[in-house]
Amino acid sequence: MSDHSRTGPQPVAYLTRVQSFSASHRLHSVELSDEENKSVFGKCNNPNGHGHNYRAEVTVRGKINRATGMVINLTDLKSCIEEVIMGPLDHKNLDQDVPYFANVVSTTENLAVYIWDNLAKVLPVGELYEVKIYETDKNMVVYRGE
Ligand SMILES: Nc1nc2c(c(=O)[nH]1)N=C([C@H](O)[C@H](O)COP(=O)(O)OP(=O)(O)OP(=O)(O)O)CN2
Ligand SMILES: [Zn+2]
Repeated sequence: MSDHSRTGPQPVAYLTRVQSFSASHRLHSVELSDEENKSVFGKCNNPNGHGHNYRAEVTVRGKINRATGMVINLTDLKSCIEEVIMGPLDHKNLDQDVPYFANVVSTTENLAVYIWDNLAKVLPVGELYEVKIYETDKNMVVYRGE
C-alpha cells in the first residue's frame, strides 16, 4: 500500500477546469485556392463565417503539495484561463481578431494547439497535461503537446 503520509511519496493528481466560450470563424486556408477551399471545407468556408459555443477542458498534472493539498490553486488556474482563453477568444472572430489565426486555419485542432502553447507559458506550477476542446456537442479534440 502506498504511503502518502508526511514522509511518504507525494501523490500525483490531474486537476481539470472547464471553461465555455463563444467565437466565430471561417475555415479557409491561405495555402489552398478558392476552389480547393470550397471543396475541402464546404459550408464552413462560407465567407460570412459561423459561430460555436466552445467548451475547453484544461488538465494540469502535478504532485499534490503537502502543505497546500493542491496540484495548482484553482484561483491561479482560473486566472491563466482568463488570460489565455477568455480575453483573446471569447466573443471574438478567431480569424480576424486573433493574429495567430491570420495564416493558420481555425480548426479545433489548431485552436487546441494555440491554447496549449499559451497556457504552457503562463502556468505557475504543475505541468500542462491535456487541453480538450469541444467545438460542438459532437466534435472534440484532445491535445497533449505532442
Ligand atoms: N478536422 C476538423 N474538421 C472540421 C472542423 C474542425 O475543427 N476540424 N470544423 C468544422 C466546422 O468548423 C464546423 O464546426 C462543423 O460544424 P457542423 O458540421 O455543423 O458540426 P456538427 O458535426 O456538430 O453538426 P452536424 O449536426 O453533424 O451537422 C468542419 N470540419
Ligand atoms: Zn466551425
